[in-house]
Amino acid sequence: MNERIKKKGAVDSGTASSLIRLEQVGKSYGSRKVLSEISLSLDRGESLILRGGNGSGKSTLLKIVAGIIPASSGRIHRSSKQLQTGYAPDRLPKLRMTSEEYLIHMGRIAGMPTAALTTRIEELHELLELPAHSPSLLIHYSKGMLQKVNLMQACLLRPALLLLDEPFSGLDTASSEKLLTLLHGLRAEGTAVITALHDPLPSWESVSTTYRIREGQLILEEPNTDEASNSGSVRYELDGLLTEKARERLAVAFPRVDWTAAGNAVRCGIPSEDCHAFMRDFWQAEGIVLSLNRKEGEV
Ligand SMILES: Nc1ncnc2c1ncn2[C@@H]1O[C@H](COP(=O)(O)OP(=O)(O)OP(=O)(O)O)[C@@H](O)[C@H]1O
Repeated sequence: MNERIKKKGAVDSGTASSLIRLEQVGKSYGSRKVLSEISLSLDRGESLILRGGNGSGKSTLLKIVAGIIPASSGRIHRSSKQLQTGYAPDRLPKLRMTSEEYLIHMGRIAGMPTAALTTRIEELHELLELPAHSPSLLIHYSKGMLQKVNLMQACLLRPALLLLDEPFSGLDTASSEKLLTLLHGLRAEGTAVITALHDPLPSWESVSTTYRIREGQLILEEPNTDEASNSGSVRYELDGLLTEKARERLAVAFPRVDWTAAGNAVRCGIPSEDCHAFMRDFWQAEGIVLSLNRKEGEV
């Protein structure tokens, strides 16, 4: 196993209580080796980001973890044979069904009781701002609308393990924020999440461990390494909701953060080097992020 991987808690031999644990997993398509000796473990509520260039093997790894394709070598241990797993592939095929029909179908396959399924479908449509009872067929949906249905099917069960392949692809800014809220909520409830991502996503990175797949190996990425050298000119501006007590505690812990507060609403100017730790503590204090923006050249 790669030495850099051994240093980090989430990617090692894991523990017997891990939700899922991969040991020296490899994958070849014919004679082409795509992944080799991938070892990782994930516990409840943990989040892991997979990065890597096109064709590096991110989707392949997600499919192996989801149990959709077999590994060519190594072992996979799941905490239970019935581990509830939600998986959103990089794109949903366009089907001759409405979103409601499709989700009812998926929920029934997963064994969800009708009443719970109906409520959950309504809830997810509302959250991601799609009409729940639209008569339009999925073949007529736009890319972003289809992606929302894809995400909904993965989140139907409130899975213990959620696997998302480029989940933000095709979503507009408002929908991306809704999805982030959904992900943070699921994570807080104990769902472990693995996301394959291309674009930077500071508020999700702040609560995640990031790995890059390079030449078939999983390499740990240190947080904010790209910004370390020019962090003096990068800040994040967060608008959110936080109790006064939590704000007082965070203000002491992060003296370099600028605060503007009105009741529970806060605006925080966060130096880049504090962002990772600040966001972690903000979420732990059950703060709600309304927006988070990167600001350059504003110290
Ligand atoms: N079913 C398959 N049969 C043969 N080769 C495959 C198959 N699926 C994927 N590959 C190959 O495996 C490699 C990894 O593909 P994968 O889709 O996992 O990459 P990725 O990192 O998700 O890429 P992208 O960022 O472009 O989505 C690629 O070279 C791809 O062509």
